[in-house]
Amino acid sequence: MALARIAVLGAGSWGTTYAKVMADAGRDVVLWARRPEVAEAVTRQHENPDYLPGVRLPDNLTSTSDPVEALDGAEAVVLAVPSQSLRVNLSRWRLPAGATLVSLAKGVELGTLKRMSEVVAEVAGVPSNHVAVVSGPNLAMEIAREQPTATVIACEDHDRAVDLQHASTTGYFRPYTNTDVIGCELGGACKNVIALSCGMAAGIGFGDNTLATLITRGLAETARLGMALGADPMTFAGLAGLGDLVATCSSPLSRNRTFGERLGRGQSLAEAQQATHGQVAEGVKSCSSIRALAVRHGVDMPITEVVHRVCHDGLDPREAGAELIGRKVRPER
Ligand SMILES: NC(=O)c1ccc[n+]([C@@H]2O[C@H](COP(=O)([O-])OP(=O)(O)OC[C@H]3O[C@@H](n4cnc5c(N)ncnc54)[C@H](O)[C@@H]3O)[C@@H](O)[C@H]2O)c1
Ligand SMILES: O=P(O)(O)OC[C@H](O)CO
Repeated sequence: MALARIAVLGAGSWGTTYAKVMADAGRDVVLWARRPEVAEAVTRQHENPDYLPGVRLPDNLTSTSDPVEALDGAEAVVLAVPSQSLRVNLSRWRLPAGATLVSLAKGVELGTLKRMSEVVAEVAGVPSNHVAVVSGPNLAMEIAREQPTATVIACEDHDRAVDLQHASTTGYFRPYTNTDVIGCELGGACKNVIALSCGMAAGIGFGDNTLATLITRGLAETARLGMALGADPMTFAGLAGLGDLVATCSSPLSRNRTFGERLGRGQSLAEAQQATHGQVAEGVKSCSSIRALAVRHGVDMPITEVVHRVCHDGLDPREAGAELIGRKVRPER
C-alpha cells in the first residue's frame, strides 16, 4: 500500500527530522507537538526553532497540538516520544485501525523490561506484525541538514516494512528493511548505554584505544543479550548494531555520549541532567532496564553493569574503568 498520509507524534529532534524525511519523500505529514507554539512555528514558519534551529521544513509538513487532528486519516503513525513516556502517551491516543505503527524510540521500559514495539502492540491492542521500528546511525541534526545517511526499518511483516521504506526514501536518506525487530531494537537501546561509557572515558581523558575497546566489547555484550532474546546475530554487524554504535559513541552530537562525558569530568547526575536542557539521554534510564533484562536471562553485561552503578549507585567513573580493566582475563569469545 502506498502510504500517502502520515502522522508523527512527538516534535523533538528526531520526530521533526523523520517528519521532514517523509515529507521530502512526497507524503503528507502532520506532526503532533505537545506545545501549541511549536506546532504554530512548524506550520507557519516552517521551522522547529527549539529542536532544529535553522532547518527549513517542507510545505507538505504541517503541525498541530491536537492529537485527534494529527491522527485523522493517517495510514501510518510514527511514535517519536521518549521511551519511558511512550506507554502513558499511547493510552491517551486513539490510533486509526489498520495503520502501521512505527516506533522511533530507543529504549527498554523500566519495570516491564519490554522493548518499545512490545509496549506499542500491547497498549494499542494490535498484533506484533503491525508494528515497525526505525533504528540506525541517525543523529537527527545531520539528517535534518540532508547529509547522506542509511537506516533500518524492521517489521515482522516484510510488506509493511517495504511500504515504509518507500515512504522514507529521499536523496539523502536510504532505509533498508529487516524482519529482525528484536535485534534492531536491542541494538538501538544498548548503544545508548555504551555511548555513556565512551563519554565517561573521554571525560576522564582517555583516548581512542579505550573508545574502540568499549565499542567492541559493548557490541559483544549487546549481541549476547540479543541472542538470548532470539535476535539474529548478523543484525549486530549491520546499521542498527555496529552502525549506530559507532555513530553514537563517537559523535559530539550524541546526547548520551555528551552526558557520559559530563559524568567523566566529575559532574553529578543532577548537574549533567540540568545541562542537557530537557533533551533525552535514553541510556541513563535504560541502563537499569537493560541490566535487569540481562540478569533475567543470565547474560553477562559488564559495561552496562558499571554504567548503571555510575548513574544510579554513585560509582566513580574512574573506579568503573578500573573495575572493567581489572576483570578476570578470559578468551575473547
Ligand atoms: N535525536 C536523535 O538524533 C534520535 C535519533 C534516533 C532515535 N532517537 C530516539 O527517538 C526518541 C525521541 O527522541 P528525540 O531526539 O526526538 O527527543 P527530544 O528530547 O529531542 O524530544 C522529545 C520530544 O518528546 C516530547 N516529550 C518529552 N517528554 C514527553 C512526555 N512525557 N510526553 C509527551 N511528550 C514528551 C518533547 O516535548 C519533545 O517534543 C528517543 O527514544 C531517542 O532515543 C533520537
Ligand atoms: O543523541 P543520542 O545519543 O540520543 O543518539 C541519537 C541517535 O540515536 C543516534 O543514532
